[in-house]
Amino acid sequence: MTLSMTQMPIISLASDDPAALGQALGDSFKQYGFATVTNHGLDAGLVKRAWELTAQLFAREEAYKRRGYKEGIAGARGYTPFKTEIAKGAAHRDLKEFWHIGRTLPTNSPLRASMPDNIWPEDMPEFEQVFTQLYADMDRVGAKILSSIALYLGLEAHWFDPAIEDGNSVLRLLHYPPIEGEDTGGAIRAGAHEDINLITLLLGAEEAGLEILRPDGSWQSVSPPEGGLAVNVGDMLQRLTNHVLPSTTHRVVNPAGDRAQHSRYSMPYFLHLRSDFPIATLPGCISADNPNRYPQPILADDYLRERLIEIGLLKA
Ligand SMILES: O=C(O)CCC(=O)C(=O)O
Ligand SMILES: [Fe+2]
Repeated sequence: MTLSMTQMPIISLASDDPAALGQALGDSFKQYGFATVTNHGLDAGLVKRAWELTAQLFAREEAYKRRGYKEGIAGARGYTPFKTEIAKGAAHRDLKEFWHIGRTLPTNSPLRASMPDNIWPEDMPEFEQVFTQLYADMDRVGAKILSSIALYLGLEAHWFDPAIEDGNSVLRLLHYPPIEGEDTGGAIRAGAHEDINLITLLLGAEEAGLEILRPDGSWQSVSPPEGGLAVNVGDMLQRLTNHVLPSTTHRVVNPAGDRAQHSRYSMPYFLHLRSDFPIATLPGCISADNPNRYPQPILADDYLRERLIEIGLLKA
């Protein structure tokens, strides 16, 4: 197979033909579990400010960052220290630290029981406003992608709207520190894993390191164009579609040469279903060749909790 045949297509979200966009995204998801996307409409100035604040946050001392690490909801909101998360079944903890931002819900929302309040870093006044805006914008771009995917799956364009309304989505600011001269003992920046959520929108993947596992066992690097998004299918969408759309295993490998002296930053937006949404296999994704793998539906929140325990972010 030539290189061009294995290259992932770059898909413009600015298309005014929803069906064609759905076809292009769906084909890429079906083949790779991933799509690389441009013209997503996120404001370049806002994204630039978000990168600056992310670098400032992680440059602060450990004690400062740990004040955003709260027992009980560790892993859900605020800070998670270096070498805390571990991919399911992996031998080493990941060489990364991160900060999670969730949805700000109205005070009287019943969903607050399953969605903790945000934790904002001390004395970074712009942080809340910038990331609340980016969260809302990512939500909008994600909804557009899901609407195209709905068409691809033969569903009504707005099928996902109620399923993701006030969804338990998380914006993760990720920092992978420089590794030059470190004995990493076999650990990598992010061990091979699948995402738990519906779809992930990832900014920052143009810095090398992200790789996806191909069916033949080889690893293929993913690098969207500058400022673009890598978008991938998570386990919830894989389950909903009875594996018609696969949640592809991916990892972030350690850089070689000069890049080992540099931090890598990325920002995945893990778009989740509403906590009380029952994940039941879509009838259109069940056939004689592909019988229902999940006859028993599961609530999105129950599924999430099971999976967070597995990766060390929640206590059983
Ligand atoms: O940093 C990246 O490029 C990917 C991060 C990732 O896969 C994750 O946090 O789930
Ligand atoms: Fe991931």
